[in-house]
Amino acid sequence: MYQSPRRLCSALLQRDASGLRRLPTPGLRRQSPPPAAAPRPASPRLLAAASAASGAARSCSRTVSSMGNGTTRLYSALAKTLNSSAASPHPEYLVSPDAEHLEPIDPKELLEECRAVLHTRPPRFQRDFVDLRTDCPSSHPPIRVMQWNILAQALGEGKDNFVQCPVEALKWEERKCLILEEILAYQPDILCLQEVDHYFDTFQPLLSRLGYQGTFFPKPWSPCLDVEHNNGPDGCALFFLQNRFKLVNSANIRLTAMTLKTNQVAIAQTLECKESSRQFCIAVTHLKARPGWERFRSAQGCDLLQNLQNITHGAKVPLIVCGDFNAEPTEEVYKHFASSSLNLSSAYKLLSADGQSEPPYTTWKIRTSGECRHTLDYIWYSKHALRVTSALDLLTEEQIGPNRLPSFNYPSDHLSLVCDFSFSEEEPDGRL
Ligand SMILES: NC(=O)C1=CN([C@@H]2O[C@H](COP(=O)(O)OP(=O)(O)OC[C@H]3O[C@@H](n4cnc5c(N)ncnc54)[C@H](OP(=O)(O)O)[C@@H]3O)[C@@H](O)[C@H]2O)C=CC1
Ligand SMILES: [Mg+2]
Repeated sequence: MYQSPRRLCSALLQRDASGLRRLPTPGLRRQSPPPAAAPRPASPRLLAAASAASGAARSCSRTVSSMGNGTTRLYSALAKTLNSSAASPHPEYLVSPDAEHLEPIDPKELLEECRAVLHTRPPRFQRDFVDLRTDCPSSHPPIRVMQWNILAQALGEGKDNFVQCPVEALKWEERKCLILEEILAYQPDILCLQEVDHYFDTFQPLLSRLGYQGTFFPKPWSPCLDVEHNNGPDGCALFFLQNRFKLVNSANIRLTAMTLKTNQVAIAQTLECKESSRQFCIAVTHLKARPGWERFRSAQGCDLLQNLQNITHGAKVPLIVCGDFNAEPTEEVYKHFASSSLNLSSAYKLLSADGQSEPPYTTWKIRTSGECRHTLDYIWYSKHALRVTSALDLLTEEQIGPNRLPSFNYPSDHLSLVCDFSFSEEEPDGRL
């Protein structure tokens, strides 16, 4: 089974001009493209095997793709089957039966395959972890959480109108390798994704072979289904490393707004750390997009908070909430989260000089309507029970470049957010 690699040791800590210590990310930068005469790399064995291994699910997706309007009904039915409004201990339908029968993958081997596929692309961007520790290190390894709207393939190619992004940069066979490379570079213990429309044929088979247990909750009326040659609906996905956590409880939540069911979803799971036996709740969501829907998002946020109140027994269980909230920090839904009795704080504020400001952007793209630079993605955490020990810095404007995102270097219009968490206090019995 794949073991989570050791984090960089404190000897590697560096201080930059801002006074924050930066940890260079592990040596996973893509090599410069080989000269034209270089032999072609070996064919991507693991990547190909992943697609083949998910045969049943994939053929389901294919059937769905060719079904036109019927697709929405089929997936809506599926979503309803998986939907529950409160926590329910039914993990049996969260794990694909395939997962247990697949051989583990060496992450280095998969990374090499991704690099081989990507050898004609420019090198990936360098991002460093900022050390945010204020006290002695915990005796347990931190919990690394990645939040990322990976951009649904059908939306990127069919609806998003990224007018400065060449269509070749969006080719799935390469873009999926850029996404995998990003995940393999930061090696999260928990991965919270939005706009996943290649769960069954790509992420579930590959990530399960890397040791993750995954859950997918599609949007009931995914806009992907309106795109020709779509790969099924997009939705939220949550993965955690099975060698670090045990699933205690899982809830797929279809969000409501003023009691009406909406098209937005969340997944909330209670996990138990195998090292410390400490439990915590992790949730992922993707709220309604676009201007004019601020009150709707606010209502969805209230519904999510209410569900999380129940799941955490009124904040007794520490909580981490990851999401594309589609809301700037000035919006009501942000304020609800910041002032909730769940006692949440937004982790990326810690990267600002005063610790009080969100980053200037988490998404940056150019549509027909013009440039869209916004802060919409957040990692919220229980500030009484958890502390953030490091966070991955964001890409600079220079790295993002004049054509913004997505690009040949970066696969999504949203940046990934990555944080390391530790429990802040010892439990009465001495456990951390
Ligand atoms: N068949 C039926 O009966 C019904 C179908 N539908 C379908 O659902 C869709 C709406 O779904 P809903 O979940 O509310 O969608 P949202 O408004 O939340 O947006 C869907 C996606 O569009 C992206 N997006 C945001 N802004 C723009 C923009 N300006 N241009 C293009 N894309 C953008 C969002 O990405 P990001 O989060 O990254 O910003 C998001 O992933 C409709 O398009 C319709 O196809 C809906 C109801 C009924
Ligand atoms: Mg989007």
